[in-house]
Amino acid sequence: MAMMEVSNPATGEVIEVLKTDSENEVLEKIRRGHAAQSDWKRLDAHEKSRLLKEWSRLVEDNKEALANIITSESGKPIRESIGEVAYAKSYIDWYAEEAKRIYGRTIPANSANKEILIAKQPVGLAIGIAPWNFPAAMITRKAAPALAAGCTFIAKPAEETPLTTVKLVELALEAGIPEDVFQYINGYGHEIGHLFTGSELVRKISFTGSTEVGKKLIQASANTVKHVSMELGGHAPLIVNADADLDFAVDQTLAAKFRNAGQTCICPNRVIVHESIEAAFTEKLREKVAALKMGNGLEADTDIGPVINEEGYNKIYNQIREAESKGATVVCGNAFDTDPEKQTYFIEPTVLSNVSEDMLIMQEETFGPVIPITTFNSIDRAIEIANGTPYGLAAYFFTNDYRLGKYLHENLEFGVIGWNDGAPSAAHAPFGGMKESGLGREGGIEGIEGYLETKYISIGNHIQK
Ligand SMILES: NC(=O)c1ccc[n+]([C@@H]2O[C@H](COP(=O)([O-])OP(=O)(O)OC[C@H]3O[C@@H](n4cnc5c(N)ncnc54)[C@H](O)[C@@H]3O)[C@@H](O)[C@H]2O)c1
Ligand SMILES: O=CCCC(=O)O
Repeated sequence: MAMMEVSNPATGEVIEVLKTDSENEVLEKIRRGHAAQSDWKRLDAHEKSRLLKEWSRLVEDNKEALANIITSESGKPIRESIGEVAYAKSYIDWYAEEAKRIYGRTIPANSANKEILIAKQPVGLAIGIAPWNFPAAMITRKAAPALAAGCTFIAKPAEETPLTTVKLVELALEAGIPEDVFQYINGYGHEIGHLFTGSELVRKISFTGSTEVGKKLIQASANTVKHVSMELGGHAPLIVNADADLDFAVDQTLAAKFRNAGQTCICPNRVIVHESIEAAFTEKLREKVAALKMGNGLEADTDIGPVINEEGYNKIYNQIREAESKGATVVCGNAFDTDPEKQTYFIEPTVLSNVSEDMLIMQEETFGPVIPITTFNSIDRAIEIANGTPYGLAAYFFTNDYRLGKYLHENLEFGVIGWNDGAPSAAHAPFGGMKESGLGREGGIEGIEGYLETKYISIGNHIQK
């Protein structure tokens, strides 16, 4: 029997040891999820809605417990974990309502004795594979629309953060959602992923994680032509124009960048500032970044927790060192506190200026608490730098000039745009990426579409009078 240790990345302490599902157990869960599909699909929409609302109520009642689990297994500061529980719950609330709004339509036929009906039906058993950085919200953002659409659902949490999923599924079952309708599988993605993609019983894979793994899942899903939704990596630009409200732009940059120690797919990774305001912007940012407190997320005054693991740490460390070697200036931060024995990895929030596009930090996703600043002198140049990446998830810009803002949002190749807004995410909006950042959208009315098939019924031989 294979076991999985879950530890706190801030202290190295083992929190729990979980059994992983064997190959046979994974296949049995898939079989059970598939078998439960026809009853769940038939359950009326108002009852599905009621069950989701009950799940939401239990999440609210258990928000401190859930937040503690999130912080313990991911290292996220507790304030942010409380925020994540509210964010995760907002997806359940939104889709509890959307369950009642899955509408069909009729189309006028080209013949008097015909009628065409359009119906929506659940795609079938869906598997949601989640990353470690938002262990609650990335599960509810998939499970709630799937269940609302009438799909049975299996959650596959990241190996670093399975405990949040265990608790969320327990609460869903306590709410009355049948156990084969909502299950979880515990295991290492690279070992069991082929069981999901290879099964004809799985009709949809919704994945949030790295672009590298997403590409593999798209390829492997092709054999059984599954529905796929892919929320992949990002490398968000943040443009500050000369006319922007500087204090506001600095505060929003700070809030957007240091969510989860910079380990958020929409964290701004490339700050592109008009050359006329660069010195003032950088100084204001330096003051605020230097005041951030790094530490154990379970302590109430912690702003920045550890990065998740050695691999993440090495990537960020190398990006900083390479940028320095190519001429970047360290404005603040650049201190590292690691204990390889406990496997704890802290990186002080860091600001770099004099950054150029040939540096790794401007090219690959960072996923860490580092802000590289570069400059522009024309808006087309800012757009060129921003779009110069295979990623297309989120982009931010700060300007009070309406025409410039319109020009920017029309020309930035990103699925989520924050215009004078460092916190664009919301359950009622369609989150997702362009280019190599993904396929499909989660949230909003688009988020349930990915779990629905469209069927049309052409009815002939109408009674003619
Ligand atoms: N676009 C978004 O909404 C979004 C949100 C959060 C994170 N992310 C991205 O996620 C990445 C960080 O998360 P991560 O390190 O956990 O990513 P990851 O791709 O390594 O792992 C994500 C999940 O995929 C599973 N997995 C790994 N290999 C698999 C395989 N071969 N088959 C099936 N499942 C497999 C893992 O077990 C985990 O549950 C970053 O690139 C980040 O940008 C994107
Ligand atoms: O990192 C991924 C999710 C972030 C968000 O939903 O705002």
